[in-house]
Amino acid sequence: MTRLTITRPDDWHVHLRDGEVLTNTVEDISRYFGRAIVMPNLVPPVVNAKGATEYHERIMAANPREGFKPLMVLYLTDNTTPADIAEAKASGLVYAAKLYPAGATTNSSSGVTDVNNISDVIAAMQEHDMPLLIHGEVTDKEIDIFDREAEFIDTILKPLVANYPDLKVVLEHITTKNAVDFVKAAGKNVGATITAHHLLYNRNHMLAGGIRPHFFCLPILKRNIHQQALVEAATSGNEKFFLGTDSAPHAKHAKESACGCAGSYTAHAAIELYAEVFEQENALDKLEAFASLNGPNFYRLPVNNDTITIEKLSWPVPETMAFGSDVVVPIKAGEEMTWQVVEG
Ligand SMILES: NC(=O)N[C@@H](CC(=O)O)C(=O)O
Ligand SMILES: [Zn+2]
Ligand SMILES: [Zn+2]
Repeated sequence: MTRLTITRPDDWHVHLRDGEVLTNTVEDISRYFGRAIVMPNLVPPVVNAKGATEYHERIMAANPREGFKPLMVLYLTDNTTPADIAEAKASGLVYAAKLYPAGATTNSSSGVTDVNNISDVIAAMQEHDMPLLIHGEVTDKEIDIFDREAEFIDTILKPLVANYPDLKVVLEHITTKNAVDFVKAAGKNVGATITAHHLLYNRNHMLAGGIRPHFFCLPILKRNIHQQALVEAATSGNEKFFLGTDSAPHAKHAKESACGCAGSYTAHAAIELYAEVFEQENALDKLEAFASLNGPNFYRLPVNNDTITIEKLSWPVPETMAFGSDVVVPIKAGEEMTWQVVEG
């Protein structure tokens, strides 16, 4: 297959950041995505309807493609109240709330220190049918960084899902076979996003023969048996798994540093990167389910009513891309992409 038309895809997990870089991130993400779940881990974070409404305005002012719709997300803290959830829902702009265990990832210091602190908030989310999006890693310094997702599933997620059987839960950017197995076995109310970089790479790509900081993201790339489990889940057509790029730009100097930031930039070539994986697996016929249908079905939103077309055409990824007055190094910098979006 060298040409494929699919329903317009959506990105169910992206970081657009804020300020001058919005011009760049919004241009890339709105190029052909219909909607995007916009992560709220700004400094300070988006903690209520007012913050979400103002951030939405700044994104729209950054000139997205006409028709692009940012879906806003609330950042849960120990101080979030059930009233915050009700107000966010009523705004019509907020589609989910995000649980960052405090200290788990970039800009998560205001996150939740113990899920038991927000049980009334989670109950309110269940009542309002607002999905809970989860960065699923424990923060215990004693736990090996490669085990933090599996440990989170066993010690925090399993009891949480059991206590709130009607709560919609998205385990974000899954990285392990443990996560795939957990999500498959859970009820219809539990889904997961999968990034392109966790499908394309494993920890050898990041660490063998030299350390490659642009592959460093959280949860960290795992060994290849986990990568294989993710590839199987994404390309299976299973409706619980859907596209979330977790495109998370940091300026070049912040990544290429003695203490580099976590996050990889993929918004410049998102569907093109996924297409490479699906092609390798002989599963291009499943790309539309993963990229365009499963996400809206999970969120109970209509699928987009137009299409995009991709074609087998190579194009070079630049070494760096503009990021406000700085630059970002995109995934596959200096390499050739093999698929191109030709319509949409
Ligand atoms: N994925 C990452 O490594 N980083 C994200 C935060 C996140 O999604 O955990 C970021 O905001 O930079
Ligand atoms: Zn995360
Ligand atoms: Zn993220």
